[in-house]
This record gives sequence, structure tokens and C-alpha cells, in this order.
Amino acid sequence: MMMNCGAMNATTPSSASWSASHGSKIPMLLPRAICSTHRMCCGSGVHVDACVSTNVSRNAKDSMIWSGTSPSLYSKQPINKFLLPLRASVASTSQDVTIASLIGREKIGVLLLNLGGPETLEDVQPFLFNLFADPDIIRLPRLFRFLQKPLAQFISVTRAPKSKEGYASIGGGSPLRHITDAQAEELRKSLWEKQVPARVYVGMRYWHPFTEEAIQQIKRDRITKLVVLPLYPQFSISTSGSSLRLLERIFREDEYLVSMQHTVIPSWYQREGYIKALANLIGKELETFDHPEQVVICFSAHGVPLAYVEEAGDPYKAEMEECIDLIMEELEKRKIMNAYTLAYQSRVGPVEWLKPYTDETIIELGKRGVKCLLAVPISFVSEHIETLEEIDVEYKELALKSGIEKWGRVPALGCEPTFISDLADAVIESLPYVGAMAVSNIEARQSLVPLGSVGGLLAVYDSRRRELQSPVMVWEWGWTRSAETWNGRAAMLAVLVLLVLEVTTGQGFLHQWGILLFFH
Ligand SMILES: C=CC1=C(C)c2cc3[nH]c(cc4nc(cc5[nH]c(cc1n2)c(C)c5CCC(=O)O)C(CCC(=O)O)=C4C)c(C)c3C=C
Ligand SMILES: [Fe+2]
Repeated sequence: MMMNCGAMNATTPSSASWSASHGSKIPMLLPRAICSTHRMCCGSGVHVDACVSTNVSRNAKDSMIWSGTSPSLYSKQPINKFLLPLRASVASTSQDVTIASLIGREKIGVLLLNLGGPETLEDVQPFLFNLFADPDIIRLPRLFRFLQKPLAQFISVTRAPKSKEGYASIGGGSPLRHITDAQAEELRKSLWEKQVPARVYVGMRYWHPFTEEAIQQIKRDRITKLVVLPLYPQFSISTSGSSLRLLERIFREDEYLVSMQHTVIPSWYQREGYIKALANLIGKELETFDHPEQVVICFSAHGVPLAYVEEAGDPYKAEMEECIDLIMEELEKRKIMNAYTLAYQSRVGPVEWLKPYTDETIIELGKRGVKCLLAVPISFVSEHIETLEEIDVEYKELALKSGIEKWGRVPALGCEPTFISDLADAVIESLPYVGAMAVSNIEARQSLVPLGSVGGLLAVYDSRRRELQSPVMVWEWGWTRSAETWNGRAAMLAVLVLLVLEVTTGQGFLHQWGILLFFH
């Protein structure tokens, strides 16, 4: 049946948020970021001057990046900017460094970092415990750090029933491990095809195979050069940041690891292969509509609490917006000029997260007369519960209820060959950096990420973390900065103790009042 997407009888936007340069932005999308589009990869030629600029001290480099903490400053200074010259300059032949000379007799390892997911329904609660026990997800004031684990236990137990429902509906567990393993294998093959004989490891943050397990294997394999590659295209304190903080801790405590050369690719949302691979998938999915040009593209990114961006300087939002700009520019080159919008999904609890929220956006688009919508999950490269359940089931249903007649969804990248090949290029391009700044053990101990400067990011975050609202404390007990009085703390502590007792004994006032399951 021919599905007519219909012209959008959207009301005229009140602000100048429509983009004239290419596909029109649906109002709600933030103004187009000033983006240096030309941060695209030009191949794997390596420019010696660009990559081995080790005579600039790490601190000097960090301060170039971190001279300010505002997100807008950040958007102009991405943390991996020192990797960018490698991509931006196609090296002259005389300055090329051959891959072989970089590798020599080294044993190269690539460590893929990811979040992890429960493989069975029994895994759900302990997985949630690990997640909520992470101080990068729930931050307690220093005085109450000892409550981190009891609180994580409480939240994980209360949230588990709802999460289990979600995982049950997608087959009884997360597909994340399986997909990440497949990506690791494809990356390994691609590296070998490009003459880089590397081993690829998977280290998950909250479930098996844990990062610690991967590190043990790396040590057993006597890897001498390690490239750390978080599988999150955009950097967030809550994802890549958390994993890198953990790695930093592991490295600091281990003699072998401290002396092993390593580097980190903190984010890679601007890489040509990634952008092109996503544009390919979007173009292909648009073709399934009868009137592709009338489809509104709705990029849906995983959200983070607003305070992460506004108070802790998380670059996530700036990187996300720049990423969308790059994708739309790529589509424009292919004469695809659709209207589009960016929204954020998967918020947890009542604190404010990045807006607009995907559910509200879908309703709004329906009200504006949009008939055809293409959802594009953007912050993650594998299918997982938030694509398979939240987007495919919840948002689809909401869209159809809101008046949208034709719904489509772009698959996650998974093992898409252009994408994997580009990840392999990213690894190869980072090789000249491996260990370049770690001139001594002492220096290596100070920062896990000599050139990627994630240490700088974490330091900035750490310096402000006392101010950062913890999403969970705010959701449940109203722990705001204004509530930071001793009396308030004492009262909250008492409530916490009661809650912990309630969870551990299964009895108490919340059970009696039937309000225990307030985590959705
Ligand atoms: C870029 C991706 C992600 C960001 C940013 C992120 C932040 C973030 N997440 C939570 C809470 C939960 N996340 C959960 C699962 C989960 N989250 C991501 C990705 C990002 N999270 C993934 C890939 C997964 C795993 C999905 C799977 O298939 O297993 C969960 C558990 C699921 C559920 O109960 O909904 C929670 C809870 C917070 C609080 C946060 C930022 C502070
Ligand atoms: Fe999450």
C-alpha cells in the first residue's frame, strides 16, 4: 500500500531554528554548532610531525584543551584533537611512517571498552548493582560514600523487576556481549588485513567479561602496546569516563601495566567511516518509505543528567550535536535533505536530563502533522535494550498513537564493514601515539591517557564533582545543593538507613504502604 507521508502542516517555528543550508531542522533541535567539518579521516597516512609532537608537555596540551570548562568551549576543542592532525593531513610520502616500523617487535593489543549487559534475567539485579555502585553514575557526598553499596543494593533491587520485564521482552537478556565480541573479531580481522597483527580484547564496565578480566588476559599475552578504544562514539563522563577511570585505577596499581605503552581514543564521532556508515544506513532505510523526502529523521541519543553537561563539563552534548551536523552534511552531499531533529532517551528518575526528550519530541512531531518518522539511535553502536525495547516497542507505539502513520528505525552499526574498517584505521592512526608521552613510570602513573587527555577531562570533572547532583539522590530524597545542611544530611542518612533495612529485611513502612516499587 502506498503510504503518503503528507506534507508537514507544522506551525511556523517561532525561532530561527530551521536550517536553510540543508535538511530543515525540526524546531527543538538546538542551533547548528559551529563545526569544523573537516575533521574527517583522509586515510591512514601518518604524518610524523603531527603525531610525535611529544616536546609539548602533557600539561601544556591539556591546558590547551581544558582552558575552560564550559561545554561550548569544549565543542571547539574536542579531547581527541591531538589525534585529528593525523586524519586531517594526508602525509607526504617522505614523512610517512610505515606501519611495519611502528609495530616492530611489539605485541599490539586493542582494548574495546563497553558497558556490558545482563545475559540472563538472574543477572539483571547484580548487573544493576554494579551500575549503581559506580560513583560516576551515582555520586554521594564524601561523608556518605560508605553508603554507596547499600544504596546500590537498594536501587538495584527496586529497579530490577521493571528492568527484567524489559530484558524478558527482548529474549531474556542483553545481546551486548555477543555483538561486542563479534565486533572485536571483525576489528581483529580488519587490522590483520591492514598488516597490523593485533589482538583485540573486550572489557565491560558492569558485566562479563569485566574490564579486569580483559586486563588479566592482556598481561598473560604480554602485550607491549595497547590502544584503548571505548565503543562509545561520543565521550561522556558516565560511559567512557567511568571505564577510563576504572582503567586508570587498575593501571596505577600494577607494575606491568604502568610500564606498558598505551594510548586512548576517547571519542571518534567525527570519523569519516563512522559518519558514512551511518549515512549509508539512513539512506537505505529512507528508501523503504514511499516518499523518502517527506520523512522526518529523529536522531535519538541516550540521555545524561543535565548537570553532567552544565556543571561537570561533560562534552557529550556538544559532541552529539556536532556528530548530527556531520551526518546531515554527508546526507546533503547525497542530495538527501530531510528535516531532522535530535532528542534524548532513556532518562532515569525525576532529575532533569538532556532535552528534548525523545518521547515528548515524538508527541510534538505528531501534533505538528508529521506522518513519517525514521528513528536513528545515535549514541551506541550495538543493538541493546534501549533500541530493541524502548525505541522499537515503546516509541513506535507512542508514535502511532501520536498520529505518525509510517515508522522506521535505522539499525545500530554492529559489524557494518565501513564502520569496522574505520575503527581499524583509527587504531592504526593512534599507534604512533602509543606511549609517546609516557616518558617515565612516574608520568605514566599520573595519567592513563598521555595524548588523548582523558586524564585532563577526569581532572576537570573531579574538581567540580562535589557540585554535581547525583541523579539518584535527587530523584529519591531531594538532595540538592540547597539541601546541604547538616540537619538535612542527618535526616537523609536516617531515611537511607531505613531504606537499606527495608530492602535487606523485606519489611518496613514502604512495603506496608505499597510504595516500594517507585522506580517505575
Ligand atoms: C551512550 C550511552 C549511554 C549513556 C550516556 C548512559 C548513561 C546512563 N545510564 C544510566 C542508567 C542505566 N543504563 C542502563 C543500561 C544501559 N545504558 C547504556 C548506555 C548508556 N548509558 C547501555 C548500552 C545499557 C545496557 C543495555 C543492555 O542491553 O543491557 C540501565 C539498565 C537498563 C534499565 O534498567 O533501563 C540503567 C538503569 C544512567 C543513570 C546514566 C547516566 C548517569
Ligand atoms: Fe544507560
